[in-house]
Amino acid sequence: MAQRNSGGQPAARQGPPPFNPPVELLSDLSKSIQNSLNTYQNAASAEDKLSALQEISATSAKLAANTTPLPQRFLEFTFRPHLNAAARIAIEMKLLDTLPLDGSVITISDIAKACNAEEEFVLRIARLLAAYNILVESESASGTLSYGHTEFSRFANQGPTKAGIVHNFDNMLNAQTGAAGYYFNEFGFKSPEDGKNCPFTFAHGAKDESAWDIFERIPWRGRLLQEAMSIQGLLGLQALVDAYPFEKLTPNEDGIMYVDVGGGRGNVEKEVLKHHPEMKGKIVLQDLKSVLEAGTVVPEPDAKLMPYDFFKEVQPVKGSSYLLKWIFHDWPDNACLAILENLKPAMRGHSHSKLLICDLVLPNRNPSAGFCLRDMNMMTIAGKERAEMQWRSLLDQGGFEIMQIISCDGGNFSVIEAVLREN
Ligand SMILES: C[S@@+](CC[C@H](N)C(=O)[O-])C[C@H]1O[C@@H](n2cnc3c(N)ncnc32)[C@H](O)[C@@H]1O
Repeated sequence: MAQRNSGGQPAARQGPPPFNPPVELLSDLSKSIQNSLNTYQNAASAEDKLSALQEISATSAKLAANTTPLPQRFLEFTFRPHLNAAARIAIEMKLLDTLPLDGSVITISDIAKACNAEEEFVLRIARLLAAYNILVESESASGTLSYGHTEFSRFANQGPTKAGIVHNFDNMLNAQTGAAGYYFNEFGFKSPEDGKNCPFTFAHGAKDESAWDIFERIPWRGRLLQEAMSIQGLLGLQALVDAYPFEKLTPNEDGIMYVDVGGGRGNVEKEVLKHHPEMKGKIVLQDLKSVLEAGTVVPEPDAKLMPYDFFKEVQPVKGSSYLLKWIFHDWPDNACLAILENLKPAMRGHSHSKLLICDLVLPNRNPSAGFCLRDMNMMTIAGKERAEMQWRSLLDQGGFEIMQIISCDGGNFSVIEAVLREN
């Protein structure tokens, strides 16, 4: 019988409830994993294989959640951000660089010597990474601990991935932890609607500045962001360039096939030109002056570099097609509409002119944990990841009609192709 307090209400239970996950539930989850495993084994296409693996991963996560005692789950959850801190430190001390690439292990003492670090410190970082299967740990007969790479740590130690970890930790999480508990309390529990008043700007104590103004004002932060953008080269950019026929776009009267608006250092152009060298000189790469001046990964004249601010100016290249990749997810709806307003005069009267938005298109139900995390990341700077309904409503409001949505790489990249409604 439930205990009652003096007011006759059930007393709040102290401590965790009994932990007895029902065998039927665990058995159903295991069967579901086995079924997906069979699908994976017999899958005819790479896409079917990927989708079966994603099922296995999602159901295994449910199984792990349902088999981890609640206090342990709570501790791992609440301290979990320290895993990211350990990875950030490992990058700073070049710990992963000391590990043999062939997967063999080296001792703590050898890692410490190579990193100019204290052995105990190395142990504390390395064992946490091993506890999360980022490194492997082995113990010799004499009890000496050694660590080695996993496939994941080798991936995480490539230049672009390291840059992604550093940018997400130093720029995004740094702001998020400085603001999450306070910003929404002050400005309301709602999606930020002003790029100049968001958790990122709040954490920086900024007045009348967007995150992008801060990235410009503090160049090392902006550099971290631009370096992190190169991660797309490892994350399926090639699949995007295979999936969308950039080479079939109709050029404008100056021969420009598309303009990459807010294209950063030109990572997309590098990939497009690798596949379609005949497009050299027929692409315009636009971004803020400071970004282009800091260096691009495509040289001029392979792409024409053109400083451009999509809030301040009407699009100067007329009658071409316009790629906006990872732009709209950086901004709230009203800012996206302002960007579209500045595009319209360039597209009006050019029926071949296409708007190509490359962003996530969230599934309406059960988006993956990774997609939800990416959305929270965007909330930091007043942006958001949008579901198809949200894209349709935003573009309709902006006067555009969606012609098709092409998704690739398990939904990591989508191209929304739209045209201007001429009325
Ligand atoms: C998330 S990054 C995406 C870069 C690139 N499109 C890509 O996918 O690799 C956003 C880009 O928008 C640019 N940007 C921000 N504000 C801008 C503005 N007002 N006008 C033009 N570009 C801007 C940034 O400099 C940055 O390169």
